[in-house]
Amino acid sequence: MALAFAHVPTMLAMIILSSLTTAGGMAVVGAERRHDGVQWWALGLLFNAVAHLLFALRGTIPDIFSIVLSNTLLMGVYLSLLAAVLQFQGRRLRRTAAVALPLLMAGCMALLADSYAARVVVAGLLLSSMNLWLLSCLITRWKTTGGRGAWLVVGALSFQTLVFALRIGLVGISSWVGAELMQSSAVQTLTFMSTFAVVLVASMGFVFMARDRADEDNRRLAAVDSLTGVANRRAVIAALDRDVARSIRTHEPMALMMVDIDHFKNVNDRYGHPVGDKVLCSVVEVLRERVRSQDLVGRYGGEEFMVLLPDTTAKGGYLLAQQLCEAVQALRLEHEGQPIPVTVSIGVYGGRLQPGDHWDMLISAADRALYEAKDRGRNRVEVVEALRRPASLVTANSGPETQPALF
Ligand SMILES: Nc1nc2c(ncn2[C@@H]2O[C@H](COP(=O)(O)OP(=O)(O)OP(=O)(O)O)[C@@H](O)[C@H]2O)c(=O)[nH]1
Repeated sequence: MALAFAHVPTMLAMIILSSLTTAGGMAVVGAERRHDGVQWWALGLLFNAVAHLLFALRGTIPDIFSIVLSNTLLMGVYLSLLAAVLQFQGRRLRRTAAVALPLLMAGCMALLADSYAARVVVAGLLLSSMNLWLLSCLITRWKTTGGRGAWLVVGALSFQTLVFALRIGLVGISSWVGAELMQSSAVQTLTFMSTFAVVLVASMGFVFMARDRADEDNRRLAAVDSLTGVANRRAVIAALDRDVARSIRTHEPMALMMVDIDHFKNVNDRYGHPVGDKVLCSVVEVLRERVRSQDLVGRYGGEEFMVLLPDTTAKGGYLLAQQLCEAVQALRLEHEGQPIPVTVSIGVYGGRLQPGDHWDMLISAADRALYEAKDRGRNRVEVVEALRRPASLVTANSGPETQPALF
């Protein structure tokens, strides 16, 4: 019984249509996020559609188009996909590769125009090498760019590499591979069906990669203060909540600092809001430079900042706050040759927490210390230490009992 294999022009039409529609969708998605490589990927799919259109026209147009140009465009497909992956990873494709590889493919195809079998081998080897290059780019950066999308891309490209290998291995058996492009055969059916599936699966994978990246960026942006780049109020309170729970669990002390710029309204009134913004950023720089990596600086609102200091006693928080006050005062900011004096007042709450202590109680306590610092003349630190007490005395709603620090 003769086996019926799929009709080659129909399969080519399916590839052309799927490439074009997927390219269109990705071009629209990529227009919003140009740095993720989606537009390069869409260009690759467009090349794929044109290459397969030229294949479909084999015999009706000159060989230079249906053999040489079509295979050169296939090389362009892989280079575009590579450029997409590299851009996604923050890298760029070398210009020499982008010029030399299509020229190499064009040269080989022109030389082998008379032998279909030789073209299957040479084009297969060149395109599988490109596939392996793409796979190695994805795999070697798996820690930073791996994920469910990358799995789909890797799976689809690996499968296609196997199909290329099979085609090369069976090229001598014309009943399996076909003696020419348009002849239906087992391998031809596998090749074009797999190309159809690979286009869809790998493109979907790359869209997932870009979408996961966008979600991650949005999550990060939602937690960052846009002016100063530190954690915003929501993020810093969430971190404080976690630190409080951890400190209660581990019995390690922690400290919280409320930092407020003194007479900041005068800075805005005198030099204008943009200069006020720069002052805010400079103060944040000082805070960020001087805290440890496990500490967190956040903007609580306006010109008020919070610094979370895990594993820190009230005394440790006090000493750091003193240094911060001095460092801010030492800032040499100026506007149009005029010095802008900047100082901060800091309230610190610190010590060992007890079950029942809550983040808002800590903020209130540090805030009280801050207003004490303001009352006592500004550019200074006031500290309140958590009072040690037996856990049995603490009720769920009690606030942190505090005492003014004596150091
Ligand atoms: N430039 C700028 N100003 C801000 C921003 N957020 C809040 N402010 C200003 O910060 C000022 C805070 O003023 P006040 O609350 O009176 O406090 P202050 O002048 O620093 O006085 P003390 O805190 O008592 O020393 C206001 O003028 C706000 O408009 C911001 O993002 N940029």
